[in-house]
Amino acid sequence: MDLSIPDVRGMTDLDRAKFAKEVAVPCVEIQSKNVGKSMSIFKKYLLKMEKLKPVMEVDGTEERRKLLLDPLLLETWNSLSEAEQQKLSELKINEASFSNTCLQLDYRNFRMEDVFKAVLPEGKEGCTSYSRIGHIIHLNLRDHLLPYKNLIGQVLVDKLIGVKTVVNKSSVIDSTYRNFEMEVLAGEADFVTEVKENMCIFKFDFSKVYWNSRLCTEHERIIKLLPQESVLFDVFAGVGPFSVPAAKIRKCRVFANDLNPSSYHWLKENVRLNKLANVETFNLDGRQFIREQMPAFVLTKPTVPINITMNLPALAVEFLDAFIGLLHGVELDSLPDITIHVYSFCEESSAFSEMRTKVESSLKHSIEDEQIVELVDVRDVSPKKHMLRLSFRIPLAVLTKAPEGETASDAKRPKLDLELQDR
Ligand SMILES: C[S@@+](CC[C@H](N)C(=O)[O-])C[C@H]1O[C@@H](n2cnc3c(N)ncnc32)[C@H](O)[C@@H]1O
Repeated sequence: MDLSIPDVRGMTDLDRAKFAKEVAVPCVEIQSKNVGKSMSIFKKYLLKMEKLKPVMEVDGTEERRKLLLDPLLLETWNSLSEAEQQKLSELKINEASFSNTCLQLDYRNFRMEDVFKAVLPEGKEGCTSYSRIGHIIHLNLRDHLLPYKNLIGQVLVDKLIGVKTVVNKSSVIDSTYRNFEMEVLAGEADFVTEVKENMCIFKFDFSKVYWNSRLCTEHERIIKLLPQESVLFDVFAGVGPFSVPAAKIRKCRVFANDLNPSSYHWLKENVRLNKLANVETFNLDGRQFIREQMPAFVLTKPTVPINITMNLPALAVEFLDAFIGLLHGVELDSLPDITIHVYSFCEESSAFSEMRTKVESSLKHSIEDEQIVELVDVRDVSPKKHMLRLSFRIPLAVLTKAPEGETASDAKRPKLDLELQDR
C-alpha cells in the first residue's frame, strides 16, 4: 500500500507516464444514504489525493458507495476505537464492510510538492520558491536546479490553477528600468498580466516593467501613512503601486512619474482602469520631475501636506540633491510640510546608521532626530543586503539654501518666475 511516487529521481523532461502505478488501498462499502452520517467518523480517515474522489460509486448500484481510506490512518475495522465501532454499527457498518480496492494512480493524483521531492536531487527540492504575478510564475532558480528548469516550469503550469506562463530570471536586475531578462520555461510567452494589490487593479507587461509582489506590505504601509486628501509625489512610480492606491483609497492628489516609457504607459492605463481623476502622470527623469513639478505646487497649495516616495533603492538617495535650494528665493506664506520616503540598500550590520549618513551626505545637511518619521527594514534582498526606508521631514534649510556664491539680494525671486499654473 505504498502511495508514494514511483522512482523518477533525476528526470529532466517531464514524462507523465512514469508516474503511473497501481495500488491497493483500504476501503469501506456502505449504504449511500449513510454516507453523510458516517462522515463524523470517516472524514478524518479518507484518502486525500489530487483529482481523486474518496467517495466512489459501486458498479451497477446507486444504493451503495465505497469510501477510500488512507492506509496510513485507518486500515481495518480493528483500528477503530470502541466508541467509533459502536456508532458505525448503528449505521450497519461492521468488520465485513472493510476490504481493499485497486486504484490506478497517475501524475494527476500527486501534489506538486511531492512531484518536486520525487524528481529533484535529494535534500535540495525546497529551492523552488516562486512568486506569482497574475497568470505568470516567476522563478529565480539556483544553478543546481537549472537542469530541471523545463520540468519545474511544466509541473507548475500543470498543477497551479490559472497559471499559463512560467519564467526564470536570466540576469540580475541591473537595467535602468529595474526589469530583467527572463526565459520562458513553460506555457505561453504572454507577459501582459493583471494583479490586484491594495484594493486596486494593476495591468502591465511583466517583461518590460518593474513589479515585485513582495513589496505589497510596504506599499500598504506607505498608503496608511498618507493623510486623506493630501498630496503624493511618486518620483519612481513604476506602474503605480503607491500612486494608484493613494489616489483611490486616500483620495490624494497624485503626481506620478517614471522614466521607463513602458512603465509610464501602464501607469496611465492603471489610472484609467481604476477610474481615477486625481493622478497626473509624467515620463521624466526623477531629478527633472522634482525640480519642475514640486515648486510650482508648493507655491499654490503651501499648507497641504506633501509626501514624496522615492523607491529606486540602488540610486534614489543620489537624487536627494534635487531638493537643495528647490524653494530658494520663493516667498512662502507658510512653511511647507514635506515628508520624503527614500529607499536604499544597506549592509545588514550597519544598516540604520549607514542609511542616515547616506541621506545626510546627499542633502549636504544633517537631519534632526525629531525630523525622522521612521526608519524601516523593508526586506532582506540577500543575507547581507537589506532594503531600508528612511521617512523624514525635509529640513527647510535644505529647500531654501542659496546656490553657492549667491548674495542675499539675488535671492528674492518673484513668485511669477515659477510659471505659476493652477495645480
Ligand atoms: C524599484 S522600481 C519601483 C517601482 C514602484 N514604485 C514600486 O514600488 O514597485 C524603480 C522605478 O524607477 C524607474 N526609474 C529608474 N531610473 C529613473 C529615473 N532616473 N527617473 C525616474 N524613474 C526612474 C524605473 O523605471 C522603475 O520603474
